[in-house]
Amino acid sequence: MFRYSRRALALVWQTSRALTLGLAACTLVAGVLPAVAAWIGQLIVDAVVDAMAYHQQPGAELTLASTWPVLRYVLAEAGVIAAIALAQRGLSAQQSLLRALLGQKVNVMILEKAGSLSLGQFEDSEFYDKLTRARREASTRPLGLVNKTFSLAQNAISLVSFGVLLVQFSPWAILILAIGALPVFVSEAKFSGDAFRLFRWRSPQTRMQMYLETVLAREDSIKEVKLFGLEGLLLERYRRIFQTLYGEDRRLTIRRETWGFLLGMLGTLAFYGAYAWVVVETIAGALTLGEMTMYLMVFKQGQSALSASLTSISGMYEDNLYLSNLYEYLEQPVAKDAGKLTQGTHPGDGIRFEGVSFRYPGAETIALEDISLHLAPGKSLALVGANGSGKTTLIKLMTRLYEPSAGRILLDGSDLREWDIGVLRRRIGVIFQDFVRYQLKVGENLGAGDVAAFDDESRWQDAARRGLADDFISDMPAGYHTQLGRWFKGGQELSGGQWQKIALARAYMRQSADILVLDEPTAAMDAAAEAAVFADFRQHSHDKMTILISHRFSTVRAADHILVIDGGRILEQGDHASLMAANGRYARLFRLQAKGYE
Ligand SMILES: Nc1ncnc2c1ncn2[C@@H]1O[C@H](COP(=O)(O)OP(=O)(O)OP(=O)(O)O)[C@@H](O)[C@H]1O
Repeated sequence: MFRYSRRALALVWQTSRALTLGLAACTLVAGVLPAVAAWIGQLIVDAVVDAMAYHQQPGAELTLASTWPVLRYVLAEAGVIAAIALAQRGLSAQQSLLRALLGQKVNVMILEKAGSLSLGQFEDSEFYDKLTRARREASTRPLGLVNKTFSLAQNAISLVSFGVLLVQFSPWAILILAIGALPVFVSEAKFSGDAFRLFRWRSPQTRMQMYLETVLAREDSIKEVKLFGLEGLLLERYRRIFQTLYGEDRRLTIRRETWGFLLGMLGTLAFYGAYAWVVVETIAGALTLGEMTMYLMVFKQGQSALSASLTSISGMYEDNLYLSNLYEYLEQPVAKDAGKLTQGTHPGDGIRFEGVSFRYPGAETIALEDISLHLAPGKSLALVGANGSGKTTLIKLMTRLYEPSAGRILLDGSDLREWDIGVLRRRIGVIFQDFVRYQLKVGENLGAGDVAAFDDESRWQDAARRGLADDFISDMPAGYHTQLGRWFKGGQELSGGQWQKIALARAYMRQSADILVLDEPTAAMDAAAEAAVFADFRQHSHDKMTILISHRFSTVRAADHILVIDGGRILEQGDHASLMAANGRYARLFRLQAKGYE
């Protein structure tokens, strides 16, 4: 139950010491004062009884002086009640401030961690799930746990202080009450633990449910869902998952509440036994009327403190669940980047793959096998191969998004692993097939290619010109400052080809890069645009290394070196003329495509 309370508390402490101390102080005050109020209640009743006896004497007059011994207690009780109200307001004010601060702190922690993770970790479904869950509830859960812990503490303080009052009556009464209340506490804790395990265990199903929600209600999928009429089918699957989960929930809830009721009755029984005892003792004259009033108040408030504690406990498991997930995510080990090189041992040597093989984490088949190649500055390389042959994987290795399982990749004579990752990445400009469509301004979509020039308008324009995007950008309502995408007000959606021009221009933003990688950069462009892109590309990349992936042989044929990949291995290589002369796979595919145009 309390596994994560300490950590949640530490988190709150780091977020704001003043607010945490304030919260603790208010909790203490709000915990102790109810007992003080009950005690003053006793003094009032006893003082009233005394005053009544006095006023029944002949000649006694009702004056302020004669009632003051009672009124001062009434005043004191009013003061205590006001202090309780103040403490409770203080609690809720500080909680709402802390909620905002803590939500922000946890979100920043989550996002900072996300920046230090590897691509492989993001592709691990369980891990990714942890990340999304951590993010979704970051603003409420940690404080929820702290609040419940504090509320439990407050009620515990109340119960202890009621105990202090009750001990004058009889220590046995306390023992009876404690023994009566214990079973329901234990059962509540046990079922909370069960619920915790149940929720953790079924997280894949919950994830599928969430995914279905996304598919059914997101603009980017709804188009296809509607046209294929998938709503019914997906909704049915969504319902089925719910039914299974609901069955388990129902069983647990019924067991939990039944036991809670039965064991709670035990507590109530003990409680009313002690209650009856107090009443009998008063009748027998062993207790004053004031004492009886106090004990009855203590019993009433003790009962509500007890049920509030049980509510806190039963709510705590969900918060614990959240925090266990959050900490597992935050404690995910991150590979330390040891590379320091800013220059290779053979500057100007270019890129070399030496016997590189790679298998995706958890995959059965190998994605690349024994790849060796050399690309010198000023040269262009084209990768050709069927879908899934490993072309994009090769790029991912070269950009160090993954590391080879065997063999090594060298840049200017030094292993990529020895390079400073920042320096290495600055040398590479890349657009992937699945480039990002940022829901930002057009200009910022270009600026993303070079952080140093993120806001530089003249650089945006240069890059747009080279990416053939300047024409349609200048036609947009606010030019380079037009918002893109549909998420924000006034956002403009682009066509597939226009987005691709934006992505290409983004790659051109990276002026310092001497390695340019284009993974199917023109697949969505019209033929004229594609021809223009490559004419420009050839003209401007004479001193750079360029790698091009394309299924169009008309663009591939101009490359200095062509690599035909099949099933992760190099099948053929050479320039266009030599591959045609060899009359192998390349020549066959080239002719096939050419024939389509005849
Ligand atoms: N993140 C990944 N995790 C596991 N396996 C992957 C991952 N990405 C790709 N693969 C597998 O690796 C192989 C090579 O994929 P890759 O994306 O490199 O192909 P490609 O040649 O670029 O294909 P395409 O022409 O369709 O873009 C495929 O069999 C694919 O299933």
